[in-house]
Amino acid sequence: MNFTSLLDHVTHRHESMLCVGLDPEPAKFPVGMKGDERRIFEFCARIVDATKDLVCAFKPQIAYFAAHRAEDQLEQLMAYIRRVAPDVPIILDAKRGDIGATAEQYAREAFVRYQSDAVTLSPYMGFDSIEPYLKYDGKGLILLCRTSNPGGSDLQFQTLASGEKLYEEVARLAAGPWNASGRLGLVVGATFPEELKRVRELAPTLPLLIPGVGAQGGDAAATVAAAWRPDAPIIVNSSRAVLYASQGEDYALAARQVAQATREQLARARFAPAT
Ligand SMILES: O=C(O)c1cc(=O)[nH]c(=O)n1[C@@H]1O[C@H](COP(=O)(O)O)[C@@H](O)[C@H]1O
Repeated sequence: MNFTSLLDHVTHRHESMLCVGLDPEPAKFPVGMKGDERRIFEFCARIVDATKDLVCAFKPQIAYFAAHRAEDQLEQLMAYIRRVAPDVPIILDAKRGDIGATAEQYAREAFVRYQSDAVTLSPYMGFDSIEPYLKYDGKGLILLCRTSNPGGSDLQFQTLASGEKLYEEVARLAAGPWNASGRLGLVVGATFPEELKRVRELAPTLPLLIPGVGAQGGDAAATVAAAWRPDAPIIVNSSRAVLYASQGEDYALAARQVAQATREQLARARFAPAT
């Protein structure tokens, strides 16, 4: 099944807009596993077991594996998620962006080596830098638009000759001329609800990956009010707040409780009266 259909099905089946981000940092692992790079797979697998019925996606961040020479554990994890949660799409967070020939290798890495359903990409090298990923049928390409970090404003808020800001132009391109495939999505931070609203106007039906709730302080209710539409998926990511909810042996249960609470917060916001 392609990324869009998987996302649509699981969002409805699990009644969830929550994506759990898999950003394993051994220094933050619970007692007994702390600092042990060989247990990255095991840590993430327990989080997956504890949350797989609550999420609309999982998003492993590749740097957290590569930095520990643990790419083999990422491969193992991708296969594991596929086996225990076959209906949950996996977004590989890699934020790649390079010339076409190199992008072909990155696309192969994301879709052949890791078998992800979607990948995050930086669009700033232009359309020919994302084109190689489109050769893989059904896969989703999620482009950085208005990122969650404060420094995102340095470039993304620059005003172009057209009078629009750079992030608005990215949204417009992704919703229009770049999206003949219908497989593009956008990243917009939960930390910027006004811009989220603007991106939703410019890209009314695109899937939006929205990181920034939890550890970065983004507001779940404001996120849903700005971006949720019945025909437009939103994927609201939380990583650290879920993964490190407890540093005790109960970490998987604690992760489940935080995931459950965040999922419910998002769901409640859908039905809250507009303010
Ligand atoms: O593409 C992303 O996922 C991403 C984009 C962005 O603008 N901000 C952002 O935080 N992310 C990622 O989302 C995750 C956020 O993690 P927490 O802040 O721990 O919830 C990290 O894996 C980031 O790399």
